[in-house]
Amino acid sequence: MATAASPLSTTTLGAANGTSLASPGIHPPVRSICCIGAGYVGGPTCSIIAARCPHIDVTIVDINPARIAAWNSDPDPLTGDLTGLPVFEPGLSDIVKECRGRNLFFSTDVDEAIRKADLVFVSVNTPTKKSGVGAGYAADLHYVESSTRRIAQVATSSKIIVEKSTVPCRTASSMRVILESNSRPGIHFDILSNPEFLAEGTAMRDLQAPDRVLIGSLDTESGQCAADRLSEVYENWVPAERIYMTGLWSSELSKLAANALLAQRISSINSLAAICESTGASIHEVAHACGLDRRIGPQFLQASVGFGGSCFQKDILNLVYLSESLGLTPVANYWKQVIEMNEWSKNRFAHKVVQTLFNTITGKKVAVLGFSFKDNTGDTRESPAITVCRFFRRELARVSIYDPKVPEAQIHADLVDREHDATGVVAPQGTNNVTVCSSALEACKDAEAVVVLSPWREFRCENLDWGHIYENMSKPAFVFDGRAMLDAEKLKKIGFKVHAVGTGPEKTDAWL
Ligand SMILES: NC(=O)C1=CN([C@@H]2O[C@H](COP(=O)(O)OP(=O)(O)OC[C@H]3O[C@@H](n4cnc5c(N)ncnc54)[C@H](O)[C@@H]3O)[C@@H](O)[C@H]2O)C=CC1
Ligand SMILES: O=C(O)[C@H]1O[C@H](OP(=O)(O)OP(=O)(O)OC[C@H]2O[C@@H](n3ccc(=O)[nH]c3=O)[C@H](O)[C@@H]2O)[C@H](O)[C@@H](O)[C@@H]1O
Repeated sequence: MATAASPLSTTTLGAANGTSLASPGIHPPVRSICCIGAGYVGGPTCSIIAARCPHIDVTIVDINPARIAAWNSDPDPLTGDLTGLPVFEPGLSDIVKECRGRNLFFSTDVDEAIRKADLVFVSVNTPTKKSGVGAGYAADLHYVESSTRRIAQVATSSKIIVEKSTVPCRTASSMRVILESNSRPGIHFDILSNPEFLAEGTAMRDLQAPDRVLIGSLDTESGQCAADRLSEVYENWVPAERIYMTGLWSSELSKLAANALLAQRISSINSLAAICESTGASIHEVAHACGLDRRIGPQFLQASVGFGGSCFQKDILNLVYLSESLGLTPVANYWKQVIEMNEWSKNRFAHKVVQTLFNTITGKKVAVLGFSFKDNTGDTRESPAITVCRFFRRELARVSIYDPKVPEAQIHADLVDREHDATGVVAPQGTNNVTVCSSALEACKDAEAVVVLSPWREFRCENLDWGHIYENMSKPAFVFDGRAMLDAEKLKKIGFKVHAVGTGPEKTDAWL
């Protein structure tokens, strides 16, 4: 196991003050867990823990009462499904239904849940800073800090504190200082890093059978005891050989590194997709040919309009900031390029639509299928659809959007124009020329072009009546496949003119 230089993240404070405290360094087996943050990570992760560990009480808390109310919402009276949960994830509703009220609880009583817990996950948001030092790059850690302060203030017994949020390298040492300066005397905390690697849309599968569980701790007796206790929780369903123990800082950095490496593959394949489009090579064939090499492997080589999601960009920016702070400018520039390529890919795709529609989409109806950042999620954070639809709006197109899971209000919120008044206040200016539809057929009716932006299965040629769509569109009818997922030959036979990311002129130029 890697060792950190000093016991920065173990804290035992003063003499006991009369409260019942465990001996410093000795943590009892975990019987009660508190998870601070009932979001995309906290909710699914701790629901699985509750399901796989019926002997452990799990309470997920949040300062957002609406979110907690949604986690506690009643089942649909007709289907019995928990359709009101704030996170859509295939399989999540069944797990919550099984455990809620048994050993899984959702609450706004943060203090009580912290007090009861042997182990506290900190699973709050860590967005990119919007202002101040490091704005646009560094992680905004104020949610992590306020959670840590809360733990320090209310804890009456020793605890294991687990960083579940994705954080910059060495955040655990800041948490230690906060805990040390604010908690009651005699209380002992160990801080662990246990980053989450789930992907949205497959979260339940990823959590039930993870490639690995990473636990970072200090190489001290109490740090290792804490890591063993957390490992025991996972060992209820994860094979021990998949649990990898490291030092704290390696664990924190590995999370940023894993996301950076995954995003780098997508930017790499998208850069090659652009070459394919100009040469006649096919990105499907190139990706397959490269992926057959076991050293490269086939995953994460799906060309696309660009990657989205709440984490890839944020975590790479974080890595860029860390590199700059360490004076490693060439390293910072290297990783920055992954994001720049992604921005370029999204813009290249949007430009291609306008160019192909005879250099103007002013007043034209453009149908957008898919608004979430990927399939099987209703999450739109950093979705490429936001960039592309905003581009279409600036070109004065009429944009009609259908997504199976994203609520209408969310689409408007993501596309709303904002104007700064004289005092700098940002005011929403509406989303005229954006229509949100309840089916793909409705969105495509009378459109000049259909633009596929997230890879929902229901858009595939075998699942959607593309013949019907064609009949009801203006002619020539164009399809722009931003996910390289449709059967272009089939669509061309119907009569569509097709542009797919990464497909070259030999395959599509018949109609140009
Ligand atoms: N979304 C994803 O797929 C993944 C996210 N992560 C990381 O996990 C962390 C959480 O991400 P998400 O769950 O997506 O965020 P989220 O925004 O969905 O949820 C965070 C929740 O924390 C709550 N919160 C903030 N401060 C709080 C406080 N002081 N007390 C109680 N609740 C508080 C917020 O109200 C919010 O509901 C981030 O660091 C993210 O980078 C890691 C892996 C996957
Ligand atoms: O830290 C996180 O938040 C998570 O980020 C990603 O998960 P996620 O963003 O949920 O989804 P991905 O499947 O990674 O997809 C991200 C984006 O890349 C796109 N993508 C993915 C794969 C691919 O080959 N091509 C491609 O364009 C997706 O459509 C999506 O827009 C990582 O895959 C998770 O391991 C990580 O835990």
